[in-house]
Amino acid sequence: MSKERIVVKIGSSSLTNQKGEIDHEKLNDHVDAIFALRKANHEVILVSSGAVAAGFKKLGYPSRPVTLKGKQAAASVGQGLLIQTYMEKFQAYDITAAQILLTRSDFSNRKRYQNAFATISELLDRGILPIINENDTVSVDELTFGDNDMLSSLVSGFIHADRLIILTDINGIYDGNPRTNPNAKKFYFLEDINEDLFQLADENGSKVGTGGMKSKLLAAQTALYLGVSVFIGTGFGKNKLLDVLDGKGDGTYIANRSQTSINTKRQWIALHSESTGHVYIDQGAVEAILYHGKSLLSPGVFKVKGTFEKGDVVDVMGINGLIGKGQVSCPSDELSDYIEQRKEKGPEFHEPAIEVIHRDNWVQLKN
Ligand SMILES: Nc1ncnc2c1ncn2[C@@H]1O[C@H](COP(=O)(O)OP(=O)(O)O)[C@@H](O)[C@H]1O
Ligand SMILES: N[C@@H](CCC(=O)OP(=O)(O)O)C(=O)O
Repeated sequence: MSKERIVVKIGSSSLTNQKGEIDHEKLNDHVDAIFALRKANHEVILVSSGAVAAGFKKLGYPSRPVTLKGKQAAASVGQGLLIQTYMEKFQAYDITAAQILLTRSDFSNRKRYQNAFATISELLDRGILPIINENDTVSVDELTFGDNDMLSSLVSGFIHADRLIILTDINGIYDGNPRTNPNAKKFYFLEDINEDLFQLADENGSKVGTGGMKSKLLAAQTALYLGVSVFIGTGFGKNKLLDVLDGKGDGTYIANRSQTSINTKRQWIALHSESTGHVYIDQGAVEAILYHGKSLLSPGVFKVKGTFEKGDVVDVMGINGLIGKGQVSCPSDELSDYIEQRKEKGPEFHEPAIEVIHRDNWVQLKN
């Protein structure tokens, strides 16, 4: 078996009980299985939920809190308990773990994104096991990853993982929620996540988790786009993760064979950057960048909206709407000036073309 880089995501329901405590038996089982993966020479990055679910009891809540401040307070207690437990258990296997708490703004800011990448790479190079969670105590509703399923898929693309394993309390994706529909049928293999599947999954999950199967499908869709194959399911015992690699996992395998990985810069442009303006281009330019892999040059641009500097990211609009995003090579005033002069001078305009977006800094978005 060749060495793989694997992101393992564990949901709250697979780590805690409904009373708001860590379930040590479940957690030990995951630690044993991760140890077995590492022993087989694979690299593992753990994305672990469970901070809110492990902490709420200590704050006197009878069930998972629903208010933002309640969740954030519970997470600040629970994250400490969780990481302490992981550290102790991994230490018994001589594995050093590292805690990494991320917010969405760590991804949208290019410098912080690069720093996070460098840190995780350094940890992996030194044989440390990164344990990642969202930094719940400082994340606010509008500025979160949504849930840890999405965080785990973004992390798996970001570090160019071979595979994302999402461990949950159900053994795969069914054509209905098996908790409410006993006749629901399981999918063992999927080649893609299409819109029909979303109709079959509901957002209701366990009492301690968030997002249900819908959020896992969204996460899987993103991971596939980033060139990472996905497994969603469950299992028991120290071989459960090795079994997933062996094709014997208890869950659903999702692998789009045609998908190739996307470099980190393009991932950042496509999924994390915030656009600061719009550039409107004509049909000739649309065809040049979409079908001939060309850079976008100023003669194809007929309108600019917003103010941007060199290095900012803009939305690129074709005649039928948004076609992609790119990091610009020139500021908005230079481009606007070019367009203005071209209009004024007409056939007398002979200025050389300006590069607006280099082909390496361009990503086409799905329409
Ligand atoms: N189509 C479906 N197939 C499988 N499970 C589903 C489906 N639709 C909804 N679910 C629910 O999703 C739950 C898992 O989601 P969740 O509780 O958020 O997990 P986690 O805490 O592991 O992130 C399952 O227990 C199941 O009740
Ligand atoms: N960051 C939150 C996780 C929220 C979440 O997505 O939970 P889950 O659906 O169980 O993966 C926590 O640690 O409680």
